[in-house]
Amino acid sequence: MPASTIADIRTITCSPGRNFVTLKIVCEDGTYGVGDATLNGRELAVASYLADHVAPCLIGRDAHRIEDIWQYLYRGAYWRRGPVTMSAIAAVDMALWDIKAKRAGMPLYQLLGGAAREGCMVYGHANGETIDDTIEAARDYAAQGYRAIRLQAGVPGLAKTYGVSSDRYFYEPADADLPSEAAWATHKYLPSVAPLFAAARDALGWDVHLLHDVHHRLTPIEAARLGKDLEPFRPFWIEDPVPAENQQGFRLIRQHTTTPIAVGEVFNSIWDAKQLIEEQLIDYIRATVVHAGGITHLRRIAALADLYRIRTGCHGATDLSPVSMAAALHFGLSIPNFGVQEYMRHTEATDAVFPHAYRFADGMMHPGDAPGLGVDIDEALAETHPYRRAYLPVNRLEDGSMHDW
Ligand SMILES: O=C(O)[C@@H](O)[C@@H](O)[C@H](O)[C@H](O)CO
Ligand SMILES: [Mg+2]
Repeated sequence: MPASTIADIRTITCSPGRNFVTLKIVCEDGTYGVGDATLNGRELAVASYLADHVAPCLIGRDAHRIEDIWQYLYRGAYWRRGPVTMSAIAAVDMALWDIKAKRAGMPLYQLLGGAAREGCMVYGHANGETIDDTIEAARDYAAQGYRAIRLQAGVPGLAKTYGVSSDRYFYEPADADLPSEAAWATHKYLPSVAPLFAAARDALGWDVHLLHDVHHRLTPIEAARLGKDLEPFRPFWIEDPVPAENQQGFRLIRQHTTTPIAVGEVFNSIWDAKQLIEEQLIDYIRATVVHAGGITHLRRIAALADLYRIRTGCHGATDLSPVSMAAALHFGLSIPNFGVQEYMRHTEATDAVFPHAYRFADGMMHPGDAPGLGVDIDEALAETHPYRRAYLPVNRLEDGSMHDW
């Protein structure tokens, strides 16, 4: 039996401060690869999809046949796309690329065509209850050498809002074993953003990229209003201005504002973004290796985007494990149209479970030159952190109707 034959597939669910699902594929000769399969709030669905429906199909297959296995899992399930299916396929894909690069004795980015840049510019998350608190956090990130900083502040009149953490560096929104509920009021939020950016430009100047995550909470015309309000402050992007099921809705935003738009962290296939890209309705695509079918599929999305001068801005919150971060950096280093990589630092407990080679320096990250992805999972340590159910919050409007969080 060839050494690259898949002999064992393990799904490891652990919670070093937050839940992660990791796939480990082991070949006949003991070479193994790892893949991230974490879907925040629905982790066990992906773990079961992998253990119960994918693993039995892959034992005995050749780990080198990445594209064939991708097509086999995508077409063979009959039921296509969706975050659970595509996160499972992504984990297999990441693990197989890890194995192939290890066997080749090179870091994955070399196998993907080599480095197209010295490093991947990353952005950090400055947040605070007030504008002053947020600007103080932003100064801290600038002092650390970040060239791009996301700004998220509390909204006067709202008790809680996305992106504002009780901790300067660590943010985990999945904060309860049943969804916590928060109140949302767009008319309170909209007037609060331009003053935040005005204060940031006053404090930080113009040689730093400033970003903001709207987190799906506006209508297209409200997003157009926000984009116009922020134009004087030149944001690097506003992210997820509206829910993106209706890709056509972005035409209305585009008609009113030149503020760049980033969308896609909830996308799981090229079909979610095809119209947005082909009509140039966005400027950055945020789909990730873990939720959009792995490196194999994300390269296709990036290649389509490149035809329209659209760059990547991949999601990188703490619910994407260090395995995803490593894969994202190999991907980002190798493609021509890299834009920026989100980087939310993981806790020390998480970093201990997932030892990795990637490093931050001078506002950029590099995946390192260890063979493969350059990340591993300490299974014994992972076992000491058992899964615990945690859900993302939900938003309701002040009249009680459900809204987007
Ligand atoms: O841009 C971002 O980082 C956010 O949209 C995420 O924090 C998102 O809320 C979480 O990944 C959801 O699990
Ligand atoms: Mg986001």
